[in-house]
Amino acid sequence: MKVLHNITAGKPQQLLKPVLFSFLANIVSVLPFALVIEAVRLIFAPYITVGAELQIERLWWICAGLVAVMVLMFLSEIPAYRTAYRGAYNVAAQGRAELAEHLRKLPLGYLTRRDPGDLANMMMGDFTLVETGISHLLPQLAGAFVLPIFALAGLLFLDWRMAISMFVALPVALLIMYLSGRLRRRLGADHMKAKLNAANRLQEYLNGIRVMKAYNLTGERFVRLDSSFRTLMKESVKLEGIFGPVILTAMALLRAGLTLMVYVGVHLLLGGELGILQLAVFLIVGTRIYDPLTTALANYAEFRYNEQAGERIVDLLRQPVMTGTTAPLPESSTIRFDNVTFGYGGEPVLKQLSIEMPQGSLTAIVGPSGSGKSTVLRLISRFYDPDEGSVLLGGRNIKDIDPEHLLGSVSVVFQDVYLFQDTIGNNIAFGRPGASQQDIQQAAEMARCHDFIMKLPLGYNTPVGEGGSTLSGGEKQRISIARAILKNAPIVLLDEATASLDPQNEAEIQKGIDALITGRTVIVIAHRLKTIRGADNIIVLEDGRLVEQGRHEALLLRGGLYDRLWKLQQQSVGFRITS
Ligand SMILES: Nc1ncnc2c1ncn2[C@@H]1O[C@H](COP(=O)(O)OP(=O)(O)OP(=O)(O)O)[C@@H](O)[C@H]1O
Repeated sequence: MKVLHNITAGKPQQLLKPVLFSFLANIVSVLPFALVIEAVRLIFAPYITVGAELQIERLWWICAGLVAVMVLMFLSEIPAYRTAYRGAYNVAAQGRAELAEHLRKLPLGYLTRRDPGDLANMMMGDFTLVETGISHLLPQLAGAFVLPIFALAGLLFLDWRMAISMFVALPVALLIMYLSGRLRRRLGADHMKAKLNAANRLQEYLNGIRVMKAYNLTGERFVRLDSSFRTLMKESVKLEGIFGPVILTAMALLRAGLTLMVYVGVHLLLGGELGILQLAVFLIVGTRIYDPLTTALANYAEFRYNEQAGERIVDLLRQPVMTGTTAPLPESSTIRFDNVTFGYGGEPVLKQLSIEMPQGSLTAIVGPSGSGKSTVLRLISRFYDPDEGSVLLGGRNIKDIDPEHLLGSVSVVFQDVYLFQDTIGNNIAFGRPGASQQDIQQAAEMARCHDFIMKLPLGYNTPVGEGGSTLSGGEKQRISIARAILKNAPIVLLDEATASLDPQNEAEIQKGIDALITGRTVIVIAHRLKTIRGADNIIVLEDGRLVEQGRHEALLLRGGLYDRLWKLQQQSVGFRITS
């Protein structure tokens, strides 16, 4: 049962129809044998029974019957084929959507721990293996035994010695098939690992190609990619090299039954214990009976290999998602960290942090690189849950709030803006699905991006490359601000761009940000301290701890870390090329 659960990526009920129809189609395929045997009996009759005549009319009826059976076989294959493919594509389509939904709800930490190509490969490659399992392997496997079972039952009546010699090797072949399935699974695990690793290295190579070109590197990354391809090749050779002979042995053993049956048949015939007609029947059945069984042998092994892909999907679907209530959020959007300790699986990055960001105020978070500023924003967005302590929104622990419901009230403007491969208009509308063109334009005007959008060939309908590759950094920033303005959420989290923008871009972005934050609870990570001189409260972090907080002037007077950072920034007015 577990195997069926895995091969269908957790939906074994989808197998019912394909297997049932394949079974029925295979039952229909037994009929030609019965008719051919009857035809042989009629043809042999005049030679065996003295005075018997060839019954031509009956023979014609059998021919007509064979034609009818062919049509019936064709008709019975249609639903078998249709249900198998529909079932398979349904499982894959639903499964992929379900998995994508599940991934969205998993803690971000789980996703960042996995190799980037891994999940994409699972979505496409693993589901394709599941599809093949449902559309081909299992229905064929189930149908493969129909003809042999019917034949064995019929032939036992005809002559049990012949029937047994025909199938004598079957139990051994089945045992080999079972063991080869286990072997295939074990070898297949290494092969699949190598395949995934190669996919990941390829993804890494493609992602890094720009850097490699820039630094004229051909080296290390390519060596890793090349070595992953070689490992995959070795695993493939190992898999087929060990597995091939096992399957061939099982097939040879099965077919040896035919030789044994002919030997026994001739003996019995010479001894007068078997009629020529019976021998002919056994020979007819014997030449056809092993084909479905040898197909089943190969299919079963492949089935066990593909099952692992389903198992990986099922395992991922079992990963606990972040849950919480979708009850209305508290009126107040004051955010409070209460003794929060958090690490990304290793050393704590935030240490017993207690801070408050009151509703309607602008709180700036500053501190040296790596002090935990972005982590604070990630915990407010509930990308992660704290290890200790709690993050409260309007007095309610956000651990109890459904993450998507919570994010409905939060607009986030990241430093590295991601734009989807879609039109500019749709990229802005992402902030509020279903927004009207007028709303989109209004948000774009407030974010100061309307003018540059109108200069593009198709205006708001201009397509953007994946990740926003066709726009400048400043333009992408402004689009993401427009997106946040359109969302109109009461809480705004802002990770200020570190990259130096030209003065005009900077002024435009500042105006956009002003439009975004007015009247909201704003938490901003400030890399350039001059931009947060007017903040209601400045939280200074160092090594994940709160070291000081207050307004700009007060912090300067204290002469602590903030003052040092401020002085440092005053000295470094920008990069300079000195020679
Ligand atoms: N996904 C992650 N997995 C593991 N460690 C992480 C992860 N993200 C951040 N860290 C680590 O956590 C620490 C705090 O990171 P964080 O991004 O919060 O710092 P920051 O103050 O925002 O830094 P910066 O100013 O350079 O952006 C750093 O040491 C960083 O290496």
